[in-house]
Amino acid sequence: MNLEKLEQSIYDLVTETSTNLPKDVRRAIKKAKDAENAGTRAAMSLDTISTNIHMADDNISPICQDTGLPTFKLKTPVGVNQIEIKEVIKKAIARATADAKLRPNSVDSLTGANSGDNLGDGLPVMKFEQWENDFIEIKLILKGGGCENKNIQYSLPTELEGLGRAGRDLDGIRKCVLHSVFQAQGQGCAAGFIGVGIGGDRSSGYDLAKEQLFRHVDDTNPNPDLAKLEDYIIEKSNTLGIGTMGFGGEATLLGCKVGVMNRIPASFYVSVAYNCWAYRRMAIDVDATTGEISNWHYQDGEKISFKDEPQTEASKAPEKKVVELTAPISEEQIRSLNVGDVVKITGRMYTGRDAIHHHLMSHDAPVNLNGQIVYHCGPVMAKDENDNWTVKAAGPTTSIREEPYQGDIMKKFGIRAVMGKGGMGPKTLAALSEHGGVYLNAIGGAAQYYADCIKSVDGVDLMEFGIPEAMWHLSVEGFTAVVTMDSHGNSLHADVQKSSLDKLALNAERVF
Ligand SMILES: O=C(O)C[C@H](O)C(=O)O
Ligand code: SF4
Repeated sequence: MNLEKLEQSIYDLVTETSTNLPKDVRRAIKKAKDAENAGTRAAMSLDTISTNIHMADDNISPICQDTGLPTFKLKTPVGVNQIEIKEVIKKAIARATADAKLRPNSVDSLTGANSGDNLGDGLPVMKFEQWENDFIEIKLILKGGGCENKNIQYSLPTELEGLGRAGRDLDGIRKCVLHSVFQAQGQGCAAGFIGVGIGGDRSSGYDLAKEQLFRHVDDTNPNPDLAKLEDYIIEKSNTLGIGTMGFGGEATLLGCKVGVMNRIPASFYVSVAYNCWAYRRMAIDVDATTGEISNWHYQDGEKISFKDEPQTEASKAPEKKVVELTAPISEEQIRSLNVGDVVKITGRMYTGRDAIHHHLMSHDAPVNLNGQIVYHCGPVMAKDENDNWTVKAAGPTTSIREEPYQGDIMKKFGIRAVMGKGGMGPKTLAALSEHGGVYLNAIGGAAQYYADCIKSVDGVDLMEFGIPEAMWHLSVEGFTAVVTMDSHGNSLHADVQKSSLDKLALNAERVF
């Protein structure tokens, strides 16, 4: 086989997957956008998301900065050398990372060291099967960490919040799957897609769930019971009112695919793989002799470009006031903000995520953070021809991971605003009241949209934590976010959690 050509084919697959959302996913997002009521936060978020999808395609840059844990599934003709293909995949991944099509995402679990090229023990994930065809099929999914963290596995029978007992039957499965959507709230960048695996053991159950994510959004399950379950889950999930980014709204779930396999008598697992709206999976067929791509999958139907999409009324006339914000921010200014206000930030912000929050608990900050804005973000960065850093993708990361630290760090350093996505919990909410702070929610996955608001990179600290985890000093213009937790004890996230639990509980009666 021509291995150079094969490397190029895999490089193209990686780039396409990271930058160009598949047609079926685009159509699902468009449908959600059309169904949303104009003037709501959800409609505004879907505007941003669709603009972002178009920008990523146009810039050939990552749709979301978290390009996930690259997972390849290959089927090769008998006799093809799989060891050679593995090496080629690694080369293509390293090159795509150097070209900023992927974020360097491979981290040593014990030392925290980032390998810088997306390689390392166990990465990328490559699963091979043989088949009787004479060509190679290569499927790739780039599933980000925020949605991966919202995967859940149920062991039946079990007791579920809001829904009661889930037994070992189709109705018990129904309850688990519905609950999985509820427990994700907006943290996996709703509106999402789920793959469900019924049966197997803890690992094969999750594999089956993830395999479902390669199905077409608009296919129909050949098993009539599962087809009914899939339709039911989409319909009921969209009555929970969680909505895009957990802001409330009509669209909570855009796709549900269920697979089943046998189990052993003592175990009954329902495994759910949650995928964000930035549902990046693609596949190619490759000629086993030339190494060239002979076919791209997921090409059926219309491609919604989202170019020149009419913006809904929301972005023209947001339902709440728009406040201009520039750091350093005073306590008085912060206390004047309320949940629902839209802020437009201009000036300095600092990125800080997992490693930095952990670090700041026991160290001084490398810069004066008094009155500043900390952005939970791990960007994709590249150096330009003059050796200056430029931002290639920079959406928010899930904030709840910083819950154990956030309040203490805000108080210790005088930080007035933290921005991320998915909201934070009671400990942070209490600290916001006590100290005078706000939580700002940016649109998860909108990495191109936000990168465009970043006008310069003025410095970087703690680079030893690697590119995604370093503290970047950013200068921004018109960076928009919504106040979802304020200094008066209000949290949109707590409200949505509570109201969606009430709605979930309406589905406790047997259906199947
Ligand atoms: O790691 C990131 O940048 C984001 C992550 O995918 C998340 O959703 O929290
Ligand atoms: S930030 Fe959101 S869109 Fe991006 S990978 Fe994480 S969950 Fe997905």
